[in-house]
Amino acid sequence: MHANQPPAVEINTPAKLNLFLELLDRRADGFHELETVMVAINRFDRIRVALSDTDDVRVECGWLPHQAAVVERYRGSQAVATLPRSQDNLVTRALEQFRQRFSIADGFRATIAKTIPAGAGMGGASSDAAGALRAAAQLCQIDQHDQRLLQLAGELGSDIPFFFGSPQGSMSAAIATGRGEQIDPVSIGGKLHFVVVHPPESVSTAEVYRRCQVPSRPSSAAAMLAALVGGRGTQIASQLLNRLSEPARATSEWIDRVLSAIARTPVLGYQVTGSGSACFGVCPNAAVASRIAHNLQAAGIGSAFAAHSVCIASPTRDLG
Ligand SMILES: C[C@](O)(CO)[C@H](O)COP(=O)(O)OP(=O)(O)OC[C@H]1O[C@@H](n2ccc(N)nc2=O)[C@H](O)[C@@H]1O
Ligand SMILES: Nc1ncnc2c1ncn2[C@@H]1O[C@H](COP(=O)(O)OP(=O)(O)OP(=O)(O)O)[C@@H](O)[C@H]1O
Repeated sequence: MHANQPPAVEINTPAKLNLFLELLDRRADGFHELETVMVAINRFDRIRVALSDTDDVRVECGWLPHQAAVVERYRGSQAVATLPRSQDNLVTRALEQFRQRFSIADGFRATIAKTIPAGAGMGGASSDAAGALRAAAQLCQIDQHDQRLLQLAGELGSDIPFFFGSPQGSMSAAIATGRGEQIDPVSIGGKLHFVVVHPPESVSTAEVYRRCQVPSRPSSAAAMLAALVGGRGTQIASQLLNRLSEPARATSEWIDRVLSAIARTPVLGYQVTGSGSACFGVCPNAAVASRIAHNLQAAGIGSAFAAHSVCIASPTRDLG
């Protein structure tokens, strides 16, 4: 470490796609019991967390140049979620709660360079918060998989525990139950390829859940889990399901435009991710994914990119 530089840790925080999402029940606290299969993909924010000798938390958050250009292009059209100021950032809340829960006297400074579209159903804020907690734990010599840390993560947001990965080693996909905070890693038979399209309108997760309906006979994720073990794109595509699709489509007209455009491409199957507004198609390989992304990008329905499944990696100690 350089002299006078406070210790710091950096981590690439991935986005997620929901391959399967079924609603099981509406709870008395307003949340929904669900069963969802999530996969981490190679679209990353980068977060750097440093200890500070002041007793507060400050977070800077900005788009990396490529995503800044996308946001700028659509500014003033519909609401593309603006990035929150320090005090409203989920990372600020996560680090403040971490200090309280673990009685940490030092403060934290965090910088987030974002590429994951906000309000897209890709878990950007959750992944940033998980990255912040994991980085803070490493800085304070607390085990990444300490139950108190995972408990805090689940309290802060339903999607956050997924982005901790597995204590048993590399994890790229998991089945999440409860309100999404109970995670069981699942095996996948090979790298999965996708095309992802994010329209120029963000969607509020709370609003989509307000409009959703719990089916009287929920579908099971078992067939999706079996398809993932097999690793064949066609089988995985045939098991896609998202019970939040309908309320998401009712919330943003852009979603139907995006789904229609993806339907005209040779994807194996497609759907909305999470509460939207981003949608994805399952592709047979990387070359097809990038050709379809190129064509969809030209269609004027938002930002399209190719992606593949990735393992959720450990934080790395920064030496400078
Ligand atoms: C749509 C998904 O992204 C799918 O992975 C998640 O279920 C949403 O997870 P999240 O963004 O971490 O959501 P939270 O921050 O916990 O909750 C946001 C809002 O979504 C609703 N919500 C969320 C999760 C859940 N199982 N049931 C709910 O009804 C609640 O109204 C809540 O106020
Ligand atoms: N670090 C952050 N990055 C992005 N958005 C943040 C962050 N912290 C708080 N927010 C707020 O959270 C809202 C939604 O964030 P996010 O991008 O995670 O949505 P999402 O992808 O729909 O999430 P999910 O799939 O978990 O429901 C945004 O409107 C934004 O104002």
